[in-house]
Amino acid sequence: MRVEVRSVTVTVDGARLVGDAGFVAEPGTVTGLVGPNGSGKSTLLRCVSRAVRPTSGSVFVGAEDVWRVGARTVERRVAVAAQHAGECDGLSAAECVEMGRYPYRGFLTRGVADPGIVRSALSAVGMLWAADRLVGGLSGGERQRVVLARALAQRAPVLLLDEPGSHLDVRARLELFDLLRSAGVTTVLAVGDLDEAVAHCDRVVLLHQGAVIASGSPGEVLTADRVDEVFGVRSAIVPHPLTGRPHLVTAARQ
Ligand SMILES: Nc1ncnc2c1ncn2[C@@H]1O[C@H](COP(=O)(O)OP(=O)(O)OP(=O)(O)O)[C@@H](O)[C@H]1O
Repeated sequence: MRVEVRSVTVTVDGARLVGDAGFVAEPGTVTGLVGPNGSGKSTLLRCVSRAVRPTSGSVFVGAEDVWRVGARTVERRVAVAAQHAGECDGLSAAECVEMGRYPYRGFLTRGVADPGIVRSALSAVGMLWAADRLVGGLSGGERQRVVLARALAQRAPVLLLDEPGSHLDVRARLELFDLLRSAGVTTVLAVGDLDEAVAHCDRVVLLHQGAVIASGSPGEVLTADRVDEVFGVRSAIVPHPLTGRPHLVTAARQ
């Protein structure tokens, strides 16, 4: 399913968080939102999931503007793994993942439904062993995997992830991107690590102070000049010595 953000501006209490931002995520692709801290990545993701209403502009998920269809319709189309998902802390990992099925069931239905889907999502992130453990008692990376499993369990055509690898160990980060690829859904994620964006994203949207500076393939967008302008570091895209695939390396300005 296609996602299109058209000229979105978000203003809160007179402060412009995002200004006239737009991008397109084509069906089945992985799109990375990159930019310095506070550049508007999370805010844009929240606009796509209908958690934030743009002050102007519009967001399309599929053929419809998310504000012209009901919240339930958007929940069935868009799964979200947010950065801070404290609402799961008092639940077991299985119950947390089960929340991903709510758009199909209704919030008041009790008991663990869809146990096959819940188990398969936990298994996909290597957390089946923790199905009965309290999420609040898990490590940061384990919790992040459970929150990802909850989004996967939603089986939505669009997946939004806010820094999904920030607490994961090196192998889990690589497995995460394999998982996203194999999911075959439209994925839009905020990525803090420019190298991960280059290595794993089909398209990159570069944000700076709430504005989209450039979008396109990682190599087109993350030129040394732009990375220097936006992040204030030197950079180069080089072939990985082991795989030959492009990677972005950085160094402090001299
Ligand atoms: N509810 C709010 N009220 C006022 N300002 C906000 C609000 N939410 C976010 N901001 C501000 O909007 C800007 C964009 O925030 P956002 O969280 O979208 O950035 P980000 O690119 O995701 O940052 P990070 O990389 O640090 O996660 C920041 O300057 C932030 O302080």
